[in-house]
Amino acid sequence: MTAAFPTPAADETQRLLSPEDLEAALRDIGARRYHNLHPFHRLLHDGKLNKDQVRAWALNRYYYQAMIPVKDAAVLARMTDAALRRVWRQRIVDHDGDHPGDGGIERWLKLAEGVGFARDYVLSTKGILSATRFSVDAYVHFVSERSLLEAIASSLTEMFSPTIISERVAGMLKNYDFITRDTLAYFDKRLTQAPRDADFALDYVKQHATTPALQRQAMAALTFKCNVLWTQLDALYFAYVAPGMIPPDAWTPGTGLVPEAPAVAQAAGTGRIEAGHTPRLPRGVRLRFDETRQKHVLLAPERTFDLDDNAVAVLSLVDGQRTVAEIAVALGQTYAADPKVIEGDILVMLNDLATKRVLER
Ligand SMILES: O=C(O)c1cc(C(=O)O)c2c(n1)C(=O)C(=O)c1cc(C(=O)O)[nH]c1-2
Repeated sequence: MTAAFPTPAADETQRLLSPEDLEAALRDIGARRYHNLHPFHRLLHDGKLNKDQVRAWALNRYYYQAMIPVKDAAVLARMTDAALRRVWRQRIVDHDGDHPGDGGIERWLKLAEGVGFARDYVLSTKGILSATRFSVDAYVHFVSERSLLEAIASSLTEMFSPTIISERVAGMLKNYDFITRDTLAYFDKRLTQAPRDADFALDYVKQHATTPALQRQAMAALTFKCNVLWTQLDALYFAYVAPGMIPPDAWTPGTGLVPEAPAVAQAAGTGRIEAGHTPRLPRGVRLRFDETRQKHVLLAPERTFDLDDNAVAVLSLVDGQRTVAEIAVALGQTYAADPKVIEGDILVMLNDLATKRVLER
C-alpha cells in the first residue's frame, strides 16, 4: 500500500538521516503541504468568507474534533508500554474533558453554536460533507492499521498548528463581526496542548525511526496526514466557495441554525419597516456583484449576504427616496403583478434584512 505515497529519489532511499536531518525533512514536508497554505484557510483568515461559509467550516471541522479522541484511543490500543500510554491518554482527556461540559469537543460545540448552529444539529453530524467523513475516517483507519511509529508520526502536523492557530484567531477576530474571543476559546488551550504533544511525538519519531526505511515511513505518514487536512478544505472549497456545488444531504445555508431572536430589529434601533417608510442601506452597506461567485451580494462591514433574484430586484430600487409602497408599484409594473401582493412579500424580506442590520428606514 505504500506505493500510494511519493517515492523519494533513489539516492535518498538508502541514506540514514541524523535525527536533526530527519526533523528538518519532516518540517520541510509541513512547509510545503500543511493546510495553512490552502486557499480556503487564506480566505477564512483574511475575512473573505461570508458567514455561511464560516459556518460550513465550523460544522465540518466538528467531525474532525469529535473523531480525534477515537483516533487517539486507537493509537493507545497499539501501545504496549504503560509509560507511553500514560502520556498519550492526556490527549483523550484534553478533548473529552474530565466531566460533562469540559474539554475540546465541548469548546468546539461552543464555537459552532457561536456562529449560529443548533447544538443537536452539529452533534448529529448529518450535514457534514461525505469527503470530510472520508478524510477523517481515513486518519482513524491509518493509525489502526499502520505501525505505532507511523501512527505517532501522523500526528506531527501539530508541529505546525500553533502558527496557523495564532494567525486564524487574530484574522477572524479582526475580520468578522460575528466572531468573538469567547467563540474561539477552543484555540486558547490548543496553543499549549499542541506544542506539548508535538514535542513528545517528534522525540519519539526521532528516537525510533532508526533505519532509512523507518524514516521514510515516518515522512510518508506525515505526508498522508497533511493530505487528510488538505482534502477536507478542498471539499469545503468545492461545496461552499467555488463552484459552490453542495452535495446531496450536506448542510445548506439556513438549516440547522437556532432561529434569530425576533427582537433584534428593535434592539438595533431600526424599528419595523412599514409600507409608507423609505428604506435605505445603512452607511457602509452596498449592493455588489461578486465576480468570483457570479451572484449579487449585500456587502456590509465584515459580512456578506447572498441575495436571490427577488431581493436584487427590490434592493436595486431601495434608494432612500422611494417608499416600500412605491417600490411595490414599480415592481408590479415590471412583473405585471398585483402591487399589494408584492408589497407584503417585500415587507417580509426588508424586515428580515433590517433584523440583520443591513437595512434601515
Ligand atoms: O486548527 C488547526 O489547524 C489544527 C490542526 C491540527 C493538525 O495539524 O492536525 C490539529 C488541530 N487543529 C487540533 O485542534 C487538534 O486537536 C488536533 C489533534 C491532532 C492530531 O493529529 O492528533 N491534530 C490536531
